[in-house]
Amino acid sequence: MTTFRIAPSILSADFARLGEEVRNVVAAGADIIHFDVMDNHYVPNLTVGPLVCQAIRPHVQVPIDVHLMVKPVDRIIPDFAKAGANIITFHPEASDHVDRSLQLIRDNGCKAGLVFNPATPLSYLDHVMDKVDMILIMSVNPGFGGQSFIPQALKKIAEARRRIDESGRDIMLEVDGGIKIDNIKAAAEAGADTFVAGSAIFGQPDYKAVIDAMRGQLASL
Ligand SMILES: O=C(CO)[C@H](O)[C@H](O)COP(=O)(O)O
Repeated sequence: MTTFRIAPSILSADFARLGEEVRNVVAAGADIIHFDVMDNHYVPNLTVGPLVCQAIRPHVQVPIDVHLMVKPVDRIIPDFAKAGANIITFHPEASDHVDRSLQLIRDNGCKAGLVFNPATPLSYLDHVMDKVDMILIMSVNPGFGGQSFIPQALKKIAEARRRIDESGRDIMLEVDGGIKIDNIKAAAEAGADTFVAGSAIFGQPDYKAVIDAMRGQLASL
């Protein structure tokens, strides 16, 4: 049986009350905190860095999944590991040496992952599958919360699932962008097991109601 994980993205949280927000969303049933890092260079938006990751770390016991939308990648990895990240993912086109960046994440004690934008080919996985603990399929172009799910992502999730099954390894398959109660099942049926949701959860007053409804959609799978 598949273990499904709900990973609220803090991008849509109230940053003035971030500690309380992450505590509340974990109390509501979140399995992972998804931490979006944007640098106004690789993506046209600017968010938060290791200091903020360190600040929320004592508030939650669940894994913190750091999604680096930054270029260059390597010099910030040890800082996030020290700040309490458990999983660090990056975009392969933002790294000059993908294999080295994956190894660096693992050497710093974290699980490592690659992120694929809608137009980024999965062939980046061809020679590094043994160093990947998570594959993140973007179902929007990165940079902003609240965008609509791009349906072509479903085919890519299915292809990533095929590669994971073929590898025989336990690799998390995460989807990020426009995930809502009404499309989470389609993403799961395509093969995703970990679901990032920002505006769908933090945009509603009752986080538990949304997370429960998402789990309800997955219950029959
Ligand atoms: O990485 C991201 C954007 O680059 C966000 O995590 C993502 O878009 C989640 O927000 P929403 O659920 O509102 O689409």
